Amino acid sequence: MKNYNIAVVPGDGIGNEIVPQGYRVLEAVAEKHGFSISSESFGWGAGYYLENGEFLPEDGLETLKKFDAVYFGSVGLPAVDDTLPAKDYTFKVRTSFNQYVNYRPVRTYPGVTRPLRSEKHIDFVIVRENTEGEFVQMGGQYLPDEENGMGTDTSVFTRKGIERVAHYAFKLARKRRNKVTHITKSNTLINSLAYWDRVIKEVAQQYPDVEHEQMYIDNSTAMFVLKPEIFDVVLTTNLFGDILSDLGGAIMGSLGLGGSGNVNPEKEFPSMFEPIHGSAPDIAGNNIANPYGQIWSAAIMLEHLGEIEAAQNIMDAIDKSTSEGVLTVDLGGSATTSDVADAVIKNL
Ligand SMILES: NC(=O)C1=CN([C@@H]2O[C@H](COP(=O)(O)OP(=O)(O)OC[C@H]3O[C@@H](n4cnc5c(N)ncnc54)[C@H](O)[C@@H]3O)[C@@H](O)[C@H]2O)C=CC1
Ligand SMILES: CC(=O)C(=O)O
Ligand SMILES: [K+]
Ligand SMILES: [Mn+2]
Repeated sequence: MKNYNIAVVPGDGIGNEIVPQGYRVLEAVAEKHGFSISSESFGWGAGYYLENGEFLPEDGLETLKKFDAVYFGSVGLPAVDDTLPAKDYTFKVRTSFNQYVNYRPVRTYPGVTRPLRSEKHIDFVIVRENTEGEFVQMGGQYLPDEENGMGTDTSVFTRKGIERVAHYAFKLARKRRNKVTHITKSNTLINSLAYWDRVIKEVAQQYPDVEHEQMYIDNSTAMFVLKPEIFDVVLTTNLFGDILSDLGGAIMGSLGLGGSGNVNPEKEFPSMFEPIHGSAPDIAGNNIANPYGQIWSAAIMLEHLGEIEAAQNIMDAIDKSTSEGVLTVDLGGSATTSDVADAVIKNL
C-alpha cells in the first residue's frame, strides 16, 4: 500500500485545535482511497521558543527534509516578540525548501453567507511569490531610540525569482480558465515592480494562448470586492499576496475558510500546507475555531502528492457539510471545531 510520511507542525494557538482535526480527515480519506498516512508531530513554534529559546531545533530543517510533506497550522503568541515567528519558522521553511509558490485559492462555499452583495460564483487562485520581494528581511534600524532614528526593509526582485513563479502561474492558468492577472504598483515602485512587470511580460509571450492582464494593487483590492468573478489566476508579489489572500478569505466569508500550499513545484524539497490565517490567540482554547481552511489545506496537500481523487473527495465532503449548515461561530453557526471534522468525515 502506498504510504505518505507527513511531518505535522500544529504551531501555536488554534493550530493545536484545527491541525489534529484536519489530520483526522486525512486519515479517514486515506483509508477510503487505499493509501496510508504515517506521521510525526513536532511541537515547534512560539510556545517551544518560550521553553527552548528557539522556534525549532538546529537540525529542524534537516528533520523536515525526510518527509513527503509538512502539514502546518500557524505560529505566533502574544507573549513572544512577533518579529520572530515568520523569520525563524515560516519564512525559514519556505525559503530553505524553495517553496517559491504560495498557492492560495478563493472560492464560493455552498451554504456560507459572504459579505459581498453579488451572488456570482467565485473561483480563482492567488499565486503569491513566496521567497523574495518585500519580505526578504534585508534592512536594519539605525539609532532607533534617537530623534533621527530610522528603519529600512529592502525589496528584492530577481529575474530567476520572477520567471519561475510566472511560469507556474501561466501553466496553472492553462489548466483552469486561461487567464493571468498580474498585480503590480509599477507606477510608483518604478524599479522593483517595473522589473517585475517586464519579466512577467517576457514570460507571458511564451503563453500566447493565455490571456494576460496587469492590474495595480490598489484597484485590485476594489475588484476583489466589486467583481471577484473576473479573476482566474492572480499572480502577486509576496506582500501584496499576503494582503490579498486575507481579503480573499474575507470575501469567502471568513479567514478560517482559506487553505493554502507553500509549494516547491520541482519536488526537490517537501512542500508545506497551512491555512491562510494565523494562530488566532483571541479565540484559542475553546474548540470554536473554523477548521475548513485547515482541512482544505489537507486536500491541497493530497493533490500535490498525486492523490487527486482523495483530494476531490475532501472538497466534496466540505461542500456537503457547509450545505448541511455545519458552520462555526465565525460563519454565524454553532458547530465546534471537532463537529466540523466529524461532519466532513461522515460526508467523505
Ligand atoms: N503563517 C503563519 O503562521 C501566520 C502567523 N500569524 C501570526 O498569528 C498571530 C495572530 O495574528 P492576527 O493578525 O491576529 O491574524 P489571525 O489570522 O490569527 O487572526 C485574525 C482574526 O481572524 C480570526 N480567525 C483567524 N483564523 C480563524 C479561524 N480558523 N476560525 C475563526 N476565526 C479565525 C481571529 O480570531 C482574529 O480575530 C500573530 O502572532 C501573527 O504573527 C499570522 C498570519 C500567518
Ligand atoms: C506570514 C503571513 O501572514 C502569511 O504568510 O500569510
Ligand atoms: K497559517
Ligand atoms: Mn498572512
